[in-house]
Amino acid sequence: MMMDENKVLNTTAPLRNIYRFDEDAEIALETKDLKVFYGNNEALSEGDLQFERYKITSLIGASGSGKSTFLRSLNRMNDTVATVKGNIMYRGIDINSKEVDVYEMRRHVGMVFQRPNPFAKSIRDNITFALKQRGMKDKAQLEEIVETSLKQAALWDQVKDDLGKSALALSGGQQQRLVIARAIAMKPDILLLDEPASALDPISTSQIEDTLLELKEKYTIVIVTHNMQQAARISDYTAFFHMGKVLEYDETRKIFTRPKVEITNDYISGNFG
Ligand SMILES: Nc1ncnc2c1ncn2[C@@H]1O[C@H](COP(=O)(O)OP(=O)(O)OP(=O)(O)O)[C@@H](O)[C@H]1O
Repeated sequence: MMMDENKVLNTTAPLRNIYRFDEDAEIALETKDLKVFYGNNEALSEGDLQFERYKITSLIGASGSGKSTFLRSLNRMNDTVATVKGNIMYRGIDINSKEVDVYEMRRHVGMVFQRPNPFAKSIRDNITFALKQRGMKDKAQLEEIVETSLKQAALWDQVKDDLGKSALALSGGQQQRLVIARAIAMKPDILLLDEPASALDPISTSQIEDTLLELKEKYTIVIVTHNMQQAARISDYTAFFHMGKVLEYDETRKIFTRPKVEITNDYISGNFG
């Protein structure tokens, strides 16, 4: 059945199947029947989404709607605090299954948090720490990864002469780009970001946005944001979360110009949230 785009739909109906990717679209990550419980409280009841490769997908919605719960489940950050049911399919493997080596999986599905959390180490060591732990010893190779990761995170020019300096001496925006560089150094496929710019000033925010737009050439990006302009500026797709459900999922330009669901429209118009 064709959907009438102007019609306000029944908001309790599952809408996840409305968006149809092109047949040749590569899906980097997909959740199926995902449900998350904190004790008996079902924080996410309908969280089925597909993420297209080399695109940015924003997760938006009011506080408590389940965005972070969803995002954190994607690379098993909720394992110790919640029960996550359902499948998270990555390259044909359900990475939500018990057999999966979570640390190995996180090399492929990296996460950047809201507050920049660099290690109290030098800029260089922030990038090389995990690589060395994994047994990489070759100095030239390590230096090359430091340079490429910092370049990709648009921080290289500012820190290249100071790689031995403490990461804690960097500005908030620079620290966040260092954390992004640290995540990239592991060569992930997918980068998850939980409000990465919400603690930053407008200039740093705009630099992070530029960085993400460049990174999407090589990475699939999923970002939680409260900033509607940010979602509109940088993302290809947007998922609107409401009370633990993905209520609407579509191309970003459609979500922000012609949302199909009234509640989405209310949220992006600033009527609640
Ligand atoms: N560690 C936790 N333990 C218990 N309940 C939690 C926990 N984390 C989140 N919740 C609950 O799960 C629901 C969804 O929260 P979540 O943080 O995912 O929402 P959100 O959309 O990311 O909100 P915000 O925008 O405020 O970060 C809320 O009811 C919240 O209270």
